[in-house]
Amino acid sequence: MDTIFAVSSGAPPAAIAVLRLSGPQAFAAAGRLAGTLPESRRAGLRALHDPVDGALLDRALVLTFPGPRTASGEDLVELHLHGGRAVVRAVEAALGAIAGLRPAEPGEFTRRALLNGRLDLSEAEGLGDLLMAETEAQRRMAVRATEGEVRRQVEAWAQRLLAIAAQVEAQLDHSDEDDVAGADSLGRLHAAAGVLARDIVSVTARPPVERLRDGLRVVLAGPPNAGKSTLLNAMIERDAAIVSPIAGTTRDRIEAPVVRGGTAWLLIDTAGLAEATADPIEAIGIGRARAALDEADILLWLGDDAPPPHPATLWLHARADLPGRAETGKDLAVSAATGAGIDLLWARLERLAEMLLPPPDMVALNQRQRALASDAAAALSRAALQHDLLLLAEELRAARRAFDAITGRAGVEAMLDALFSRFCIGK
Ligand SMILES: Nc1nc2c(c(=O)[nH]1)N(C=O)[C@@H](CNc1ccc(C(=O)N[C@@H](CCC(=O)O)C(=O)O)cc1)CN2
Ligand SMILES: Nc1nc2c(ncn2[C@@H]2O[C@H](COP(=O)(O)OP(=O)(O)OP(=O)(O)O)[C@@H](O)[C@H]2O)c(=O)[nH]1
Ligand SMILES: [Mg+2]
Repeated sequence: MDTIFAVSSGAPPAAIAVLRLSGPQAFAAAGRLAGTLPESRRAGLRALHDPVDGALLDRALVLTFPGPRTASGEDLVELHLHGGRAVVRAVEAALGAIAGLRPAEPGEFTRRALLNGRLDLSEAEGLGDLLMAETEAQRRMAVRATEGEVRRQVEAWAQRLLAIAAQVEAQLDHSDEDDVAGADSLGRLHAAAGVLARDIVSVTARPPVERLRDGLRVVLAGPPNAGKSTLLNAMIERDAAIVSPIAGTTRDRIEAPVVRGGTAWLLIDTAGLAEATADPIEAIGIGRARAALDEADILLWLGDDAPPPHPATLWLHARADLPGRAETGKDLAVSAATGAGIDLLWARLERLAEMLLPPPDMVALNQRQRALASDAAAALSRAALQHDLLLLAEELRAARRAFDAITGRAGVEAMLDALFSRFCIGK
């Protein structure tokens, strides 16, 4: 196993740069630069010298953390350097010249932590989200994942699955030659599998954490010249999109990320949905606008005709300062010209966000975890209808594999292996 090193504290220049080394040679390599190392988990000030020519590189705080109880699960050293670019570069060069040491790949410290069982995959995913978190809501959700909230939820499901599998085992023990269970006990098995499937679906039905992470996608759409781009600019209080009286001004979709009310939003302006156009570029834009409609979490519809079907639409009476257009059936009047209705629009969006974002105090899954949990629920639903015990057991096994994939854990099939080891070959 290589020993890896990298600056963990962000791009220099900075006041201090924390360079971490992880791996079997971490202590020896740090010793080559620092001489005697401080007592474990205690900071010590050391002159760092180039092992090749003895030149002084920096005077730094050095910490050593003996594995496996470290962030990476390996021997780990931290050099708290002066954060100048050349200082960091010189120390990295000195480390890179030591055989068996190399710069770390992105995420490699965490990858090793995962490998060493210091955290599971859902916690590592949470850590990734935590590093990217920009809003309070994102930080809160991510920190709970890093603390094992998703792992514990999956473990609880896996425990219940295990109990069902144990009942299958008991049934197999009692049914002598054939695999047919008693009707009562089979009914109980089916009920337990069905209840577990429904409990899983109640969690997978919640909005995915990506909505929180990437921002709620609010698409502004409608016919040409409806005032979409002007409204976008008014909502974010800057001129992100070109505005003009010419119909068909916007062609590309324009994405404007904005944080508002503690929520991350991605506002998307689109080309006006003209009935027909002779302009091939506008036609491409219209195609993109239609694609954006499919991805919208919320649709802001600026047409006078009824909006296209979408689960969350606000139908806006845009350019409300201009007289002569009917307002019937619309949700809200706004005018980018006077500013009327813009705050109200944001308030309506924030209320919709409460329904579309994962609830702040319940476990929420990301799309990868959701897909796997849905696989598990589907397998359990099939199990709940299965009368052949061996096929039922096979569905339970599939559910178990899905749970294991969520947490990234392997080789936990001991119980199921024991179960199936008694089966006839060829069954
Ligand atoms: N300087 C520095 N700050 C940092 C980190 C780091 O690696 N270095 N972290 C990097 O992610 C985070 C803290 N994560 C850590 C996770 C585990 C251990 C650790 O040594 N755990 C041992 C002992 C805990 C203890 O002292 O009681 C253990 O869990 O057994 C250290 C840091 C954030 N701040
Ligand atoms: N009076 C008034 N004029 C507006 C308002 N909003 C937009 N306009 C005008 O309406 C025209 C079209 O506005 P845009 O924002 O470019 O319309 P759009 O829907 O983005 O148009 P396309 O990109 O061509 O589809 C421009 O001349 C704007 O100045 C408004 O609230 N009040
Ligand atoms: Mg436009």
